[in-house]
Amino acid sequence: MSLIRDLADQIIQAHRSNDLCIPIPAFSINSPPPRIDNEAAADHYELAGALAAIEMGFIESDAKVLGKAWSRMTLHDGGFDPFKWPSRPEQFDLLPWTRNMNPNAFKECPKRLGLYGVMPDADWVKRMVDAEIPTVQLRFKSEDRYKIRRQIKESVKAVESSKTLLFINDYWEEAIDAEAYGVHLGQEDLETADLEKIRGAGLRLGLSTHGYSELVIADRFCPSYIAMGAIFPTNLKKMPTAPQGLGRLYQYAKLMSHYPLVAIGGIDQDSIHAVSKSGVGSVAVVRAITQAKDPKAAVKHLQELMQA
Ligand SMILES: Cc1ncc(COP(=O)(O)OP(=O)(O)O)c(N)n1
Ligand SMILES: Cc1nc(C(=O)O)sc1CCOP(=O)(O)O
Ligand SMILES: [Mg+2]
Repeated sequence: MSLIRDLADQIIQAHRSNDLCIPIPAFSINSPPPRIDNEAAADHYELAGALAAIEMGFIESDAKVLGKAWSRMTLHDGGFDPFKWPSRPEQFDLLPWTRNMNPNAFKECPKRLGLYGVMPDADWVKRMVDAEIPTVQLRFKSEDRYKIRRQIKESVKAVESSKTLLFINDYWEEAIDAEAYGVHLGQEDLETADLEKIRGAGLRLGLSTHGYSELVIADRFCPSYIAMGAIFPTNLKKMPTAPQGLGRLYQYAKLMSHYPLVAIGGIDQDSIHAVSKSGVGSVAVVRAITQAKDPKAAVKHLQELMQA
């Protein structure tokens, strides 16, 4: 057996039972089998870490990031220990400075945003303010700019003179015009949004991530918070990657603990306590509130479970 195969097997064996493994995604023309690049790798540990990650069900881009982190951890520790797992920012090339020292950092938001309701329209935002939820997002999807502006204005008005913090999903220009507290963007929005404008206007920025490689990308933008999903299956939208599960969430939360963190995706009253225990300061939900018999009571109950 080759050395790399042996090291990879040791990593897989050591972490088999801690919920980091998920089934390997099915390969197709659009999603071809992963390539682990022998030539670019620094050493056996990088190759073994990447190979183990692929077999634990990580997508190719995450496996590459993990391989590098395994190599750096092993070099730094002066030896290979399969029972460890990379979880230090420098192993992942995260920014070496704190937000205070970073001129490009987005405006700070509370480390613990608490229960975070992601709501489909302004009427739901109003209901959340009435329920005294700490953080709410307007996730209104439309092509109609007039409707979008109206929904955002109504939402901003709804949180006025309340303690609820309002983030606007997607429509950053309208959010700036309406002087919202912050915007939430997905990774694909980073290619088109004018981040300078959002930062210059003093709005907070939340960014979505779905694994190690997206966490590393998000860190480059020094956003106000980082959202990590989908933790569990959700039918609210088509997800490009499999649910991450609690094991991975716990590792992501450890690695990114210097950021305000939000967990999202399929979280309900049965799982919210375990999700909070990961160290994230906020848990975002849609259906756990919108499909509850009594949404206001659900907000209260979910907050109690987070703190229990
Ligand atoms: C708190 C939070 N996390 C993640 C998302 C997803 O945002 P995005 O990737 O932009 O996808 P859409 O919500 O636009 O479908 C979110 N909205 N909120
Ligand atoms: C809007 C959204 N974004 C996700 C992500 O992982 O980026 S998961 C998600 C839906 C969350 O809805 P529910 O709480 O009903 O599962
Ligand atoms: Mg979006």
